[in-house]
Amino acid sequence: RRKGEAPIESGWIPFFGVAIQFGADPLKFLNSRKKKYGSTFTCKIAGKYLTFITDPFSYSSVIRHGKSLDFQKFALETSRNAFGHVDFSDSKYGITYDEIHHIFLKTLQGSALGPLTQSMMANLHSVMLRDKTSSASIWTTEGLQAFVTRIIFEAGFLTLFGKNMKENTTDRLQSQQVAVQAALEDFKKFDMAFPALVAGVPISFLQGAKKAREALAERFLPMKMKQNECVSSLIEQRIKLFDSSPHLSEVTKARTHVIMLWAAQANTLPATFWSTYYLLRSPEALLAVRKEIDNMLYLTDQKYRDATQSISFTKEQLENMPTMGSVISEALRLSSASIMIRCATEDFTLTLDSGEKLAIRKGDRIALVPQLQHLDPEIYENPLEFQYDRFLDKTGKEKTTFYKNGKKLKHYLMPFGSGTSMCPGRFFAINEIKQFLSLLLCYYDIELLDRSAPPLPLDNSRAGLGILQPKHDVGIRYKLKNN
Ligand code: HEM
Repeated sequence: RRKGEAPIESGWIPFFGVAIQFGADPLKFLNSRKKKYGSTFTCKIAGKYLTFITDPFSYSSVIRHGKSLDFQKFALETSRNAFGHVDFSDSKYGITYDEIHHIFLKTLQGSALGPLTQSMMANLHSVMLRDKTSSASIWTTEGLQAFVTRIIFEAGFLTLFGKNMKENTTDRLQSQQVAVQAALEDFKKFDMAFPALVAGVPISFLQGAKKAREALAERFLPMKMKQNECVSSLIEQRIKLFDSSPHLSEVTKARTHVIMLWAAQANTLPATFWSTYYLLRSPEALLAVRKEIDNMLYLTDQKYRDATQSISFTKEQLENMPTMGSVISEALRLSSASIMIRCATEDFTLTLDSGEKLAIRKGDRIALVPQLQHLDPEIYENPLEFQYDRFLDKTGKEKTTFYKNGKKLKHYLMPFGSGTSMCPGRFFAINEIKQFLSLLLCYYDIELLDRSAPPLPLDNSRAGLGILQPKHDVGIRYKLKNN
């Protein structure tokens, strides 16, 4: 530790440092170090020195230093190890990160979001109502996580990568369902190994995950993708960009689609699960959300009585549903555990909100842990409690004013990160969850088997990587409404 640098804890195990204590319960570890050292401290974790900035008022200062604090280096290293792609930053490929990023913004936001949302709505309809004749009025019992995962994965998969329309309708729908559910099994195997891959374990040590990743890539080989129709503009434009590079093999191109599949699904699946779970547990939330959906149906002159009446909401209508938005924000607040890591590209001084100067060395890693704010009782009263209207103001609109020590916070909810690397799919993700909840409540009777059971615990094994999964699934029963 040099003059001006944060206090350092290196632990007593060579290389690993404090990785074991940190991994056992990251939040408990960080809160205890905050008490010991103050709001800024450095820990050695698995061979790397991470400086944690825990005062949310200092986040803006980190985000403002975009030039000296790079997120791409760490993200690219992680991504290469996990997805096995080439180093796109190598000039021989002729592809820049800016080009890739520009496609995200152009195809996932603004006017592109309308058609993407409509496509998701159509796919959700076809997946959720597929069994409408066979299972109408019969109660089915299943795990909620299994139910949400298979529906969102299939609808999201078809929305991004399109479908092969060559076969006749019945055969096509059936083989498509089988193929996508098989892809889901591979996705789950690969995703389970993700924490180890991010920690730097080579994929050759994780043979099951490697096989699953290659099986996913196999489905996305260019000759197979060419047969698909209704491919999203995001994937179409990425194909065009990667095709423009003369040095990329077919397999590498296919692997770029695995990256997008993972980015689009890995957080959306548990986020949709938690939103649905908390909604089903809370009678007040359910009542308020049903009222909001009924009101939107009335305003848009749509009626529904059963699964034979097709309902649909546009992007603008979904954006005008703040109660559902609040349920989703609250579910994200309780389940998000992402850590934002930035790598210093030069020596510089970071001025914290308190005025304190912090010396940063080239190569240092800075970490922001939004979960510390999400569960801070000074910001959110009874932070472990689900309150469906926490993100609604007195007029029923989205609430955006939160305080700590009487001072207004800019960064009070960050499940999608912040700054230039902020999730470009966030608007689409929120819409997907709203669409799912709307269709679920319109078309299904659904309930938790045991609503009075204590809240599900979080599985911390993915801490740092985004939305946590539940430790185990929870039983539901559901049936399609038939009158
Ligand atoms: C609730 C669901 C989602 C959550 C919580 C989430 C969260 C995140 C987070 C935390 C990051 C990293 C931000 C950072 O480092 O500052 C990220 C990046 C990203 N997300 Fe999402 N995401 C979700 C859904 C989606 C969806 C549906 C898509 C696309 C269809 C998507 C596409 C991406 C992409 C492409 C990146 C990388 C951006 C870049 O490197 O420039 N995400 N997401």
